[in-house]
Amino acid sequence: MSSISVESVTKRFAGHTAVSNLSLQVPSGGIYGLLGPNGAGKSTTIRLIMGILQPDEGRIALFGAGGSGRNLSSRIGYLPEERGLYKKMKVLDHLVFLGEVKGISRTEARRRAMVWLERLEIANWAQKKVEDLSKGMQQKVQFAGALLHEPELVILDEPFSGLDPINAQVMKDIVVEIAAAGRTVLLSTHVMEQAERMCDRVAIIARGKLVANGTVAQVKADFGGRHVALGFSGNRPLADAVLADPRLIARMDDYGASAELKMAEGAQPEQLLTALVNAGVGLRRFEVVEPSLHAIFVAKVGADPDAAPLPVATGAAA
Ligand SMILES: Nc1ncnc2c1ncn2[C@@H]1O[C@H](COP(=O)(O)OP(=O)(O)OP(=O)(O)O)[C@@H](O)[C@H]1O
Repeated sequence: MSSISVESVTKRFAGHTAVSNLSLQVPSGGIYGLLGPNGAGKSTTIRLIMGILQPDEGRIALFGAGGSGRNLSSRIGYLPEERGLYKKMKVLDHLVFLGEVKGISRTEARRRAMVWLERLEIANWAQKKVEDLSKGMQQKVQFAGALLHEPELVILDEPFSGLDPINAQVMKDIVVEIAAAGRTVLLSTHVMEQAERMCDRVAIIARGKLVANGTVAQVKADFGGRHVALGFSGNRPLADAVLADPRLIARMDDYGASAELKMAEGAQPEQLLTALVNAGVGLRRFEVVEPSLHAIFVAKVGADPDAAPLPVATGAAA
């Protein structure tokens, strides 16, 4: 059974089509990644699923039946993209309030809230006003609020944005635990490396349309081709002529000190290795790899505007 079924959904805003004939099936259990560049329509899709917006065309069903996120909210935990807590409320009171809204008794909501605050390492802030917390801490509070009622479906819109690596790791561990317990997580992100490591299935959308969909392994297999990861240890400029040869290379993501490339049709990785060695290029890595989701994303939707800055190509040791 699908936890979420999106069938041929279109949503327009004043003539702009934010979501265009989109179909997705999010199965029960596991982590489903909704990936796409800025403005792709991820948040709009999530708002449609949550019933905050209504589709102009198409149909959305949750838990195998009709009904939007609005009237099924006790079964869903939702972290919206626009973070919003009542700034003047104390952290613990706020969580208790969110728990009570979802039908948990005050005592139980308080107990669970304290467990979450401990887990998220912000228990010392329980009696502080929300406005006294940093943005990242507020995000953790809101995340806890979305999970307090132990929902079977958790929908997280860019859950890791703005978090430092340590806090992102804490949140990631929790998301993985939720899925390991058999519950369903739908998360949106444009951080491909994270999606690749966490998600069982992904849908890549661009300009409101689906461009790739399936298990991470399927999406990689569909992309096809043979891929090689290179790391340069010296004489990088000597590689340029080899890497510009269309008989060898179909496309390349060049990071300067390293590169990921797709071999041209019919070309063998061994030919590339020979050509590089003959050109006198120093290599610290030469590996036939699966294409990364990042490479697939970039190939399908164009450059990822939020990707980490590329290392500067110096031609020197990596
Ligand atoms: N309420 C609205 N009114 C008008 N246009 C909107 C509205 N909501 C979204 N859009 C437009 O729809 C498109 C998709 O926006 P959406 O927020 O869904 O993208 P996104 O993939 O979540 O992007 P990001 O990663 O930048 O948050 C954008 O062009 C956006 O400007």
